[in-house]
Amino acid sequence: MASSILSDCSSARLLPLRRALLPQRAPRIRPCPALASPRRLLIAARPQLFPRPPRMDSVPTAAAAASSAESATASADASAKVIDGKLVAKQVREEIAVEVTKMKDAIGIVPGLAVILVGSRKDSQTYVRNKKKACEAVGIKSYEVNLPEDSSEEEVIKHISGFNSDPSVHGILVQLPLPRHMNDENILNAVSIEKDVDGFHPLNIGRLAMQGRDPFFVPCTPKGCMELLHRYGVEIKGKRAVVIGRSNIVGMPAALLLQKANATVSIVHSQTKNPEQITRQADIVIAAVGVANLVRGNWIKPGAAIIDVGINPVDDPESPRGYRLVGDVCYEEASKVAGAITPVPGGVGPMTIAMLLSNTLESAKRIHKFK
Ligand SMILES: Nc1nc(=O)c2c([nH]1)NC[C@@H]1CN(c3ccc(C(=O)N[C@@H](CCC(=O)O)C(=O)O)cc3)C=[N+]21
Repeated sequence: MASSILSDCSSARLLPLRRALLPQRAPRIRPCPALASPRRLLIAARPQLFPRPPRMDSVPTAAAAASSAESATASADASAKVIDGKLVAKQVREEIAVEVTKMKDAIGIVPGLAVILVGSRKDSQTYVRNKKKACEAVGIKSYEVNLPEDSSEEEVIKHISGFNSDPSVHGILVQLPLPRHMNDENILNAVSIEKDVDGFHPLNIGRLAMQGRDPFFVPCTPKGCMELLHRYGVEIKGKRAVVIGRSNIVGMPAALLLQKANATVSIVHSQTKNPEQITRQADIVIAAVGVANLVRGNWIKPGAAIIDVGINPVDDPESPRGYRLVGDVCYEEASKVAGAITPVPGGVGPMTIAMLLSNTLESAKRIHKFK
């Protein structure tokens, strides 16, 4: 079911988090136009994961993005480059398919991903189905376990242990959110860190946070954000980055990755004073709070690169599903100021699944010492 969050950025009906993030006395707000204007698409960079080839000319460099956005402030119809996650994800999947075939031909091993779903949330079922389809399309074998909502933690852990010791499984994913009666930590701790393709095990997160250590896996969504920045030639070193949101699965690891890539990072959260002022200093913004259209055009530094992780359903009687998806960033406003921006849908979402496939392949290669 779609939530009733309004998509109009100027909405007076603020959610608690949004209220907390907004200044006490809100400035005069212009409405964020509800309908997205046609987006200028861009041919994305060539595949870079295996290994990274040189940049293509069609991809904006940070400087080009910045200068195009500076002129955007002068001319009304100029707009940010669209960072096309759907296109990049397709390229990544194609690269993975090639690697999977190579591995199978060379050593007879097919990467395997096990997905555990507890309960029957419609959205989770859709995500799991999409993951399965994505696996099939690149030649990764998928294993699925569906457990009833009222299963015990022990039952879930029993299945995790089975996959931990199953040599045909190289990645294990426990679909989140888990039912309320379960403790996420107990369950995620049970996943072998060598198969933790979500990168949610505390040891993987801990290694991500430490200098000179590397996690086995980087969480898929933040990894997808970084991949988009890299493929679009956005320079990170020495830049100011702001991450909005501090969740374990996106905000926090995204901030750690940006810092590892030598950005100076601030995290804006529900208790931050003047979030828009802090965000306006950023050359790179990753928004991951789950509040529709929170980030307005006046939060953004001209020329900044904006990665919008939010996928928020808003009621839309005109859409076939009765709702449509909008990001945490008011696209219509932001795209007039930013140098580059991801759309929703078609931005970070498809990259998350592509990175899951990438992590699964990486795991199989590591376990079988295949280069
Ligand atoms: N253990 C675990 N790992 C996850 O990675 C995980 C999870 N649990 N629980 C749920 C979230 C959510 N998530 C998404 C993946 C793809 C899209 C995606 O492809 N979205 C499309 C939109 C699809 C549509 O139109 O509905 C897009 O943004 O273009 C979105 C969300 C992974 N998650």
